Amino acid sequence: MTIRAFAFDLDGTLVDSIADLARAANAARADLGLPPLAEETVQGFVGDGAASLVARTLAGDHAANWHNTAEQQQAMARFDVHYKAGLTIATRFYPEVQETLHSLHELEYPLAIVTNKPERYTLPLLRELGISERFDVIVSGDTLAEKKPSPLPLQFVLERLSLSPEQLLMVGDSKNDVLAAKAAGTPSVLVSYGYGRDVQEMGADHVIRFFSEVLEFID
Ligand SMILES: O=C(O)COP(=O)(O)O
Ligand SMILES: [Mg+2]
Repeated sequence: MTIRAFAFDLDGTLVDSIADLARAANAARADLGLPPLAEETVQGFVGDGAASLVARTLAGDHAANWHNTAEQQQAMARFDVHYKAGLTIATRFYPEVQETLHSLHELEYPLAIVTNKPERYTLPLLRELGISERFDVIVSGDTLAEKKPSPLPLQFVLERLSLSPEQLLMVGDSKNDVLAAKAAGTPSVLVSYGYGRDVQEMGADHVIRFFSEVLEFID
């Protein structure tokens, strides 16, 4: 089946946002009297949305869950202030992303973003990077009732673009991207440069090393 549109994950796929996420996470920890975590540690906490990131950051533990405790709410409030103040201080597109999105746009492929990042960060971040207009549909972690690995965000994109699942290619960097694609019935590609570890083991249809390789999936 021919690919007619693309859905892209944001963090770890289109942009390297880890320096700004880690700075905000550590600033929130500092506000609560906690010592900083290594950037690499925070990187391992990204992928399940902001509430998970804050719960894990506060505990310094990937196994921590969001329970909406007073301390977690306080940490979220501090993270929110710090992250909103610097969404794009160090956040940059990965190599070849802008050129490739431009090429796909010129070829008139509809483009979507399906991210677990909440709207309050996703939308201003895309605006600050000057790329909001490139996307026909943007689904953030809190746009719908469920986020990845639920199929709901991809189903929403399929409906908006009037496509069947085989016509939409999900491009991401982590397990949630592959699980969401499989649940929605869309093919999936993982980039190997993002935040996911062991991407070869995640069950994607393809793994690519450079973003421009997505062009190989069109006719
Ligand atoms: O904010 C997150 O947890 C991850 O965002 P992503 O879905 O764009 O990788
Ligand atoms: Mg990602």
